[in-house]
Formats: sequence, structure tokens, C-alpha cells
Amino acid sequence: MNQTKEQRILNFVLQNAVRGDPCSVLDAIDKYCSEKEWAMNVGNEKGVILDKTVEEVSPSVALELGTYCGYSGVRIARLLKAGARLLTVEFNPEFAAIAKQMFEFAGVQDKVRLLEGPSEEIIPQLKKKYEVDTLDFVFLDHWKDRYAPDTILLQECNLLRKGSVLLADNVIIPGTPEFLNYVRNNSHFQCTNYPSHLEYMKAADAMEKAVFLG
Ligand SMILES: Cc1ccc(Cc2cc(O)c(O)c(C(=O)NC/C=C/[C@H]3O[C@@H](n4cnc5c(N)ncnc54)[C@H](O)[C@@H]3O)c2)cc1
Ligand SMILES: [Mg+2]
Repeated sequence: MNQTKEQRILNFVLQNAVRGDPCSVLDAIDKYCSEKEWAMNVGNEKGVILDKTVEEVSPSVALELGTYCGYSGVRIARLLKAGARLLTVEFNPEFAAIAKQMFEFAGVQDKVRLLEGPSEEIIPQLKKKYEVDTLDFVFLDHWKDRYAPDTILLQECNLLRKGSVLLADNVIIPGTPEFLNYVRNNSHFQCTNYPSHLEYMKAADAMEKAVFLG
């Protein structure tokens, strides 16, 4: 049976990174995806913006929408303080299986909980089933037409508190016009744009930070 691209990425990590070393896992994925096969990881350039935002927020509870192979999940989890946790949502079972192995190899599995299913079903379960009070940080990197409805859903489920930080990938490519219009024209959000480039490419992309004002 032919391997998938995601399996090839995981195998490259298992053979080239150092078990328990999250940075070596990130470097291996970036090396493979820039030299061999492009993949939609947030990458190292936008990854630094993600790092800085996570360090600034220092979240106790973080949520990621769209785990994919686990690159940004490893990126976020490696920066979490003791006792903090990342909940990451992925509805593709193949990608979820790859990401789980990625988290275990990187040694961040104790900080990360992968929730399998669609965000629109998982988000309403976060309080009761996953014992979340409010979210300190949310990274949006799933299907781009879900960013706006899921941001509204997070508010409807009372999962955001004054100061909760949303960080959205790809607000230029593939683009998230509905989300940008929503948060930028909403007095409950304070927005900041971070110009960058599409992972492993020269094309312009950007990330948007939206702080919930309560
Ligand atoms: C035209 C064009 C195409 C692609 C690009 C390049 C490019 C660059 C990027 O950084 C990108 O993030 C993307 C992109 O499309 N990302 C979508 C990412 C989805 C992952 O999340 C999962 N998922 C999607 N919706 C949900 C959901 N509701 N609940 C749970 N999981 C979900 C999927 O199962 C995938 O694991 C694309 C640039 C330009
Ligand atoms: Mg992305």
C-alpha cells in the first residue's frame, strides 16, 4: 500500500530527529517539507510569530484547531509552562494518528491532548467533557471557512475571557476574508496583523492576532 505524504513526513522525523527533542522534530519537518515535499505546516518563519505569541500569553489552557501532522502542536507544547496543556482538534483520523506519534516522539505527549472530531462538535464539549473553564490562547489553522463560525461558537460557549488571544494562520494565503472582516469590525476584538510568507515559499502570507476584550 503506498505511503501518504504525511506518513513520509513522520518517517523522516523518526529517522532524522532526536527522540524527546521537540526542536529537532520541528527542524526535521521543515527540512523535509522545504527540500522534498511541500506540506501545510505553519513553518519556521510564521512559527517564530507563533512562538512569540505563546511566550507573551504564557497560556495555562491553549486550543489548536487543525492539528494536521502535529508541527504547530509540538511548537506550542514545547513552550508551555509546567502544568499547562494544549488541546488540539483534528477530524481526519489518518492525520490524527500521525500527529499522536509526532507528539510522542517529540516528548510532549503529556502536555497535549488530541481531540478527534470536527471543531464545530468539539468546541461545545470543551467545558463539560474536557473540563475547560476559559481558553487563554487559540491557534486557528484548520479549513479557512471555519475560522469565523468557530470564533463565534467559542464566544457562544463562553470559552473566551477578557484577554483571551486568538492567532490565525493564512489570513492572506489561502485567505480568511470572513474571519478578518468579523474580528476587525468587532469592538470586542483588538486586532494586530503580522506580515510573513507562506511556509517554505516566497509568496506573501500573514497571521492575525485578535485579543478578546470581554
Ligand atoms: C490555494 C491555496 C491552497 C493551499 C495553500 C497552502 C495552505 C497553507 C496553509 O498554512 C494552510 O493551513 C492551508 C490549509 O488549507 N489548511 C487547512 C488545514 C486543515 C487541517 O485541519 C483539519 N481540519 C479542517 N477543518 C477541521 C475542522 N472543522 N475540525 C477539525 N479539523 C479540521 C484537516 O483535517 C487538516 O488536518 C493551505 C495556499 C493556497
Ligand atoms: Mg496554515
